[in-house]
Amino acid sequence: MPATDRIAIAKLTLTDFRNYRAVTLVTGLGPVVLAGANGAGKTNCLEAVSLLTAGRGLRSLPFPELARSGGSGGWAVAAELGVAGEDMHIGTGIQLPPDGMLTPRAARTVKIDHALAKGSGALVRIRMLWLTPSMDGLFTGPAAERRRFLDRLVLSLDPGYGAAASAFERAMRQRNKALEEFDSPPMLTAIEAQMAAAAVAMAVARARAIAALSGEIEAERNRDPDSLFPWAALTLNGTLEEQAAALSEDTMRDELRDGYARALAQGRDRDRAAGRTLSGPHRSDLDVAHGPKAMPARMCSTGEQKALLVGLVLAQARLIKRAADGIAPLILLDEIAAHLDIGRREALFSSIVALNAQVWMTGTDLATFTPLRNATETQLFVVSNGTIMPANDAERAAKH
Ligand SMILES: Nc1ncnc2c1ncn2[C@@H]1O[C@H](COP(=O)(O)OP(=O)(O)OP(=O)(O)O)[C@@H](O)[C@H]1O
Repeated sequence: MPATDRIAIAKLTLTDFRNYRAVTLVTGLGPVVLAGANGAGKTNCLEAVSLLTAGRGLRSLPFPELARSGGSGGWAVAAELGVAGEDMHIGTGIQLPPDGMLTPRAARTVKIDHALAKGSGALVRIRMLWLTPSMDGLFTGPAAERRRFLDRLVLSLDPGYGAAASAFERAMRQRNKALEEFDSPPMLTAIEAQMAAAAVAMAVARARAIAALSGEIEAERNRDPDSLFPWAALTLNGTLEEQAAALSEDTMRDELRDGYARALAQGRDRDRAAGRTLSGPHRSDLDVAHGPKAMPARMCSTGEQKALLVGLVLAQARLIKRAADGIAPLILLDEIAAHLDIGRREALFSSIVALNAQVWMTGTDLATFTPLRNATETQLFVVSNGTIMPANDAERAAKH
């Protein structure tokens, strides 16, 4: 019987997926640990899990690249899941067509309960969050990466955000083109009005999401003042977002919209010279500060930055859980424990246990996860060169 309070995988089967020829993994409802040497296939397994939700998966690579080299050219990931108390079967993959040619943009097929779905969009209800080492430079890297993080965060809390962000992108592209190719003030005014409407919707959604996340972090800090995770202070660094955060009434949105439209009109010559639009939500940044002294996150140590990231993702998971009537999302944490000291690791593990979610974690050293092993429901697996074995079996085999 699947738990009613979370999304969890009960059984996962990989066929010709990356370095796996054919592997089946039977899991419980609680945390899953995959331990093994570098290159064993731990991230590949998380990547397979990430394909059970909408989108391109955690590495965002072209789907044909996921096929095992030396295999059939196709791949498949299948899973039995419990989604809020209901059983569900998901199958996804690509097959090599009879002519043997797959374009890099080949789409994957998705089947839900053995019926073909229209696309991976049908998997949005499998809510999933992930944190991978590629996000380690989030605080020190370019603002564009933090904006992507912010956009994913807002989208996970506000499904309508995607439409506003796409509308803004589209209108901005039109404006940039119009500025370059022809000088038609009435046309620019119309495009800028569209941009302004979308930009204000984005700024309001961003401001709300950040306020909710900050509130969640603060609530957690009040619950456990000694915890090493919740010490993040978030600020949106963008004119529109700052104004949106200060809005006391929805009617003031009109003012905000008119103000941005005016700024766009006034900035036409400047933007024409620059060849792009220089003000708007596509230029905003997310500032993160750490601890009681509000140290900018980019100045924090590697481990502190990692802990901050984990703290943000877990706070996001708690918010999503609350918004989804108490159903915890599935969480993937790749190489999570490596940079964390014992205190932070324990804080992470107790947050995970409290969240009551199925969290998949990877690491090179099984012993790192010993504290979790004693917690109920955690299942440990040893990954080795394209095989996955329950840790108990692997330990028994190693003794003989
Ligand atoms: N399409 C493919 N076919 C076969 N093997 C592949 C394919 N793609 C990747 N691999 C191999 O899979 C192996 C495992 O990669 P993965 O990223 O999962 O390792 P990992 O266990 O997470 O290691 P690390 O601890 O170093 O992060 C690598 O050796 C890689 O070369």
